[in-house]
Amino acid sequence: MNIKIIGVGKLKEKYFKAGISEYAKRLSRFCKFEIVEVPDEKAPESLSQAEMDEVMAKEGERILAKIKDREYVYALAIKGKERSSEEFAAELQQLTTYGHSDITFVIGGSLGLTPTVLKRADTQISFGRFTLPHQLMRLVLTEQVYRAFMINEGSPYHK
Ligand SMILES: C[S@@+](CC[C@H](N)C(=O)[O-])C[C@H]1O[C@@H](n2cnc3c(N)ncnc32)[C@H](O)[C@@H]1O
Repeated sequence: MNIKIIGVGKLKEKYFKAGISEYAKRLSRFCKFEIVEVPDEKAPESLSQAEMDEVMAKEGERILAKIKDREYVYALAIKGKERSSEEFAAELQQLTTYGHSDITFVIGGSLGLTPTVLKRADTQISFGRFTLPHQLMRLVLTEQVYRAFMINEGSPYHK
């Protein structure tokens, strides 16, 4: 299975990088895991709604350029559908059973995801109603993907 996370902007903080690389290392026995970063647009505080839409649209084009037709896409969205870790694990298992070997997760930039990206997504997944910083979201998602593999393996990692 190929798991890809598409994120907007470069991950800067060392502590996020360290956490992600730990889970990426653990994931390597289950899948080919990669994080693809697309450049972010400058988004100063004072943008109008139209300017914010433009920022998200530009980032969205870059995101869509990294997605192939065969990829099954999860868009991370606060208003998406919540799952438990067990439900998410079962879903990944089922996707594999139905022949999806390329699973892609898309995390928006500081302003979120543009509608064209949400439309391309096969499903939207929410990690609850809290707004998480997009860089932290990468770490949380990577751990949950790892947890899903551990659940499917029946490992005591997931209690
Ligand atoms: C800082 S948030 C963007 C906030 C923006 N107001 C929105 O509603 O999307 C950056 C990205 O992180 C992801 N994200 C943040 N919190 C999330 C959550 N609770 N569930 C799912 N995705 C989340 C989404 O992909 C979002 O586009």
